[in-house]
This record gives sequence, C-alpha cells and structure tokens, in this order.
Amino acid sequence: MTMALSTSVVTTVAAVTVFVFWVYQYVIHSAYLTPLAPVPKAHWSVPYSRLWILAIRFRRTENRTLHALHQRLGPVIQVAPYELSVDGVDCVRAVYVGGFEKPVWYSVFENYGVPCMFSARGSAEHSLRKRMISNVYSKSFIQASRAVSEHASIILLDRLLPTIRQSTTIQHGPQKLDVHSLFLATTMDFISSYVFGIDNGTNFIQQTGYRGHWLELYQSRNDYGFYDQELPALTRLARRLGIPLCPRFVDDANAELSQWCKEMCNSTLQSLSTPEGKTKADAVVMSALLGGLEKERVIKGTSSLLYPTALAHHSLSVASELFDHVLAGQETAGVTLTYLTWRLSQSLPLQAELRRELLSLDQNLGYPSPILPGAKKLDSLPLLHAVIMETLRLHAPIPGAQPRQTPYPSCRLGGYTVPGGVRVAAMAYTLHRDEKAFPDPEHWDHTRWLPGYANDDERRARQKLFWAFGSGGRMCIGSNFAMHELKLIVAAIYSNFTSHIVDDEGVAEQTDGYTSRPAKERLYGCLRNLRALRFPSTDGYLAMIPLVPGHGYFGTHAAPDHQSSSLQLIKLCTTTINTV
Ligand code: HEM
Repeated sequence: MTMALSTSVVTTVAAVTVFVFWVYQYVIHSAYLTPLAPVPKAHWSVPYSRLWILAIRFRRTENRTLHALHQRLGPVIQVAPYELSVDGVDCVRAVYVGGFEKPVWYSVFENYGVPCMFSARGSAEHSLRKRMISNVYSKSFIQASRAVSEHASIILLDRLLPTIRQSTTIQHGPQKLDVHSLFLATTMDFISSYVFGIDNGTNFIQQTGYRGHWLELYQSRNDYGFYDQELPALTRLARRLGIPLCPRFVDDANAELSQWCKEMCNSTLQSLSTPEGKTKADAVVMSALLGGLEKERVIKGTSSLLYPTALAHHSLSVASELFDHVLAGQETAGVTLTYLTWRLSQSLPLQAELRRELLSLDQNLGYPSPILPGAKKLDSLPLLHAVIMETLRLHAPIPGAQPRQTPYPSCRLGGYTVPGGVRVAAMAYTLHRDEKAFPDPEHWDHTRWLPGYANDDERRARQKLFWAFGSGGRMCIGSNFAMHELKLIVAAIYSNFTSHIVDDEGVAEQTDGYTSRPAKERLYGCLRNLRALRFPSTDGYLAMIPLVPGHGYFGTHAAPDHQSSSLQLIKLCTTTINTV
C-alpha cells in the first residue's frame, strides 16, 4: 500500500515537473525571457510554434504577407520560435555581407546526393568551391570570351531569329507563339552551351518536342518543394514508412532530369578527351571546374576540406555542380524575358525607342545583316539596361526569403540581440517595394533606372535596395552571365520585331514563393517582322495591333483557340506602320 502510494506520488511529481518545465520553456521563456521577446511578432502564436509560417508558406502567400507585415511592424519581425524576417539595407548588409552561413534548408539543392556550391553551408567549403569557377563568371571574362560570342551567334542568328521569323511569315500571318516556352529554351541553350560547349549543350529552341517534355518534367516539381525544405525530418520519416508526401511523378521527374544532366556531363567529358574537343575549349564552366578539382587533388589531396565530397565523389560532384548551374540559369533568366516582353508589349513607343537605341550601335543585330554588338557597347546602352533592371525589380525571379543562420553566440540585428542558430531571411520582394526609393512601387517604370532620373544619393539608395541577385559572398555567381545574355536576346528580338500580347492570362499573377513565375507558365504573344512591315503586302495584316494589356485577345475576349485567334489577329490589325 505504502509502496503503491509512493509510486503514484513520484509519478505525479514527475508529471508536474515535466509540465512546469514545458510551460516554462515553451510558454514563459519563449514569450518573455528569450532575447527575441522584444521583437515584433508576425502572429501571436509565433513564439510557441512554426505553424503560422508553415501555413503561409504552404498556401504560397509568404512574400505578400511578410511584405505587408514589414510595412506595419518595421524591419525585424519574428515569424517562428527561432525564425526572423528582416528588411532594409542595414539588416541585409549585416546578414548577407556579414557572411552568415546557410541553414540546412539549402540541402534540398544537393544533386545526386552530394553538395554543390549553392547547397554548401559552411563558408570555408563554399569559398573553396567558388574559387574554382568564379573567374569564368566574372564580367570581364564573359565580355572577352570567344566561346560566349560564338555561342551567342549560333543561338541568336541560327536558331532564335529564324524561329521568330518563321512565326511572322506573310503567307500564314503572324502566328501565336508561347514566348515563355521559347525564352526558357533560349536561356537554357545559352547556359548549357557555356557549361558544356555548343555541341554538348541543348538546342531547345529548335527541338520543340523534347523541350516541351523537359519543361513538363521541370515544372511538375514546382509545387512540391515545401515538404523537403520545411519539414525535412518528417519527409524522411514518411519516405521510410512508405508514405511519400510528394506524388511519385516528382521523384520520377527528378530522376529523369538528373539522368539528362549526367548524359551531358559524360558526352562533354568524352569530347574533352579528343584533340578537337581540346582545341575547341568551349565547355568553359566544366573545364574550369575540372581544372580546379584537379589542382585541389594534387595540392591538398586527402587533407582537403572537399575530399569527402567533391574529391571522393568526383564525377557525381561535377554533375551536381553543373546541374545546379543549368537549372539556376535557365528559369530565372527565362522568366525575366517573359515579363520584360510582357511589359514592352504594352508600349509600342517604348519598343520604338529601344529599337532606335539598339540600331544606333555600329555593329547591331538588325536585319538584313545582323552582327553581334561588342559586349561593352551593348552593356553601356542606358535604355536597354533600364528596362531589364525594372523588370528584375518588379518581377524578380527569386523574390522570396533567402535564409541564413545567425552566428554563435549572438549578433545585433535592427537594434535587437539575436541568439546564434536563428534562421533569418530578407526578401527581394520587400526590398524592391520600398516606397521611398521606388515611389509607386507596383508600377513598372523603367525611367527609374535612366541616368538623370534622380540625384546621386537617390540613385545610390535605389542601387543598394536592388537585390534580384542577392548580395555578399553568396550572391548569384551567374549575374554577369545573366545580364549579358538578357541584353543580347532583347537586342536580337527588338532590333527586328515588335511584340504584342495575344493571351496573357495568368501573367499578372506572378507566383509567390522563393522562386517565382507566371501563374500559368505561359505567355502567348505574336512578334511582327519590321522588315515585312516596311514592305507591306496586299494582305492587309501588315500593320500594328491594338493592345489591350491584361485582357487577353486584342480587345476581344474570344475563346483561346489557336486557329480562330490567329484569324482574329489578322482582322484586328488596324494601326499603320507609322506608329512603330
Ligand atoms: C536573371 C537571372 C538570375 C537571377 C535573378 C538569379 C538570382 C540569384 C539569387 C537571388 C541568388 C542567391 C540565392 C540564395 O542565396 O538563396 C542566386 C544564386 C546563385 N545563382 Fe543565380 N540568378 C540568375 C541567373 C543565374 C545564372 C545564369 C546562373 C548560372 C551559373 C546562376 C547560378 C547561381 C548559383 C550557382 C548561385 C549560388 C551562388 C552561391 O551560393 O555562391 N544564376 N541567383
């Protein structure tokens, strides 16, 4: 009896102790005693649980929700027990230029089970990886690279321009074109040829069937990053128990895409082992990476920090790195082109002004004898630069939170002391909507980036907030490559064609999340050949098309049927060439 009583007393005391400890740790400490206690809360529940932030991430409303909260609550907000959202130049400088390391969240970007530079978490490992390839992504290297200009000539002059010209034939009338798909193809052809060489890279512009299949695979994964990134332990457990949280087709798509990249790596390796391949030397990124790894093996060997990953699993690591580059480089730049075309298609006078600027170069891409302009001259065109910058501002392809981890034991952020190990992130979405630097921020206005628009201080403030490529040691390594290819592609198109919206349903609704794209992953446009416009046929359709942006089919709400919309297009062309 006494024994039973004492057991129950012990059990009760233990239960009460656990309860008191739990209340102290997860209620009193989390709400009042942690150093994060004074930080404004996104929601009353955030000191105790991650549910609130998980719900808005799952619903894909994180960027908009946090932007609205920052406007109300200031630059530092607590969004979960160990998670902050930050805004403003000072916090961004502290976190990103300050070199805070990446959290485990980035592990999902590992390919073939081995890390790449993007997924590498520690600074030491990251800088070793970056050192091997940073030179080939520098602006001076890209502008002087023979491989870049030869590839650009082939991609623009032999593939893109003929494809667009074909869509504008006089015989058939201007054809409706999914320009989003075409742009994703063009940017893939650019980055894959820089990585693997022109012969081993893709030709998505012309191989439309395979491109469609590839894009379907790639896009099928878009909605399923949440579990792996936000609930990695639960996702692993569920997989082990045979209850996958993602549909089977996501794993299948990942497997097929991984195999696709391995095959490009293998064929490039084979080419590099032949005398012609060595002479051609146009697999610029892969060659730099192989050279860097070999140097590391010879100099440091098994003592290298990279030995357990990049050196011990050499071919998988090479493939992991290069797979990341082609994926990172393709969609981001493709989405930018889609939004830029969408915006330009809403103003024929702006297209005309841009064309005048492009054709003012001695060497230009205008028909009948298109020539690639000098890289530096192209880079110095103010209007071309301005329209791209404004598109990257308002339609940033990576607008969402870029998480980092606070260093131990603690740091200061926005006037608060933040303990080590807290996940902290800023977003281009919020920085790019700073009302002081970008008045009327939801309005696409390229003039913000033109010289003479603002005084030096205002221009500097704007530049500091521009965060499409991130900042600090982990900022985009491909930013110079991206700006160069974007300028070339825009120059090729707008030197020769006018662009018009055919069906832009879903384009205005850019998706919310870490990366972002048009909601329906398409933009139907039609491009019109300016040379044809100068020599109109008697068909009567060689004239400008009235634009009704945001309303789909040129001033009509006709059914989205390919044949009939093409016919309507022809009938609706009314304005004369003089408006161009
Ligand atoms: C308009 C085009 C592009 C945009 C807007 C963009 C944006 C970004 C951003 C915001 C980051 C930082 C992400 C983070 O830390 O979470 C990043 C990193 C990165 N980007 Fe890009 N990117 C573009 C094009 C490219 C291209 C063409 C490449 C080709 C190599 C590339 C490769 C990478 C890589 C490898 C990283 C990781 C860098 C590191 O961790 O050191 N990106 N990009």
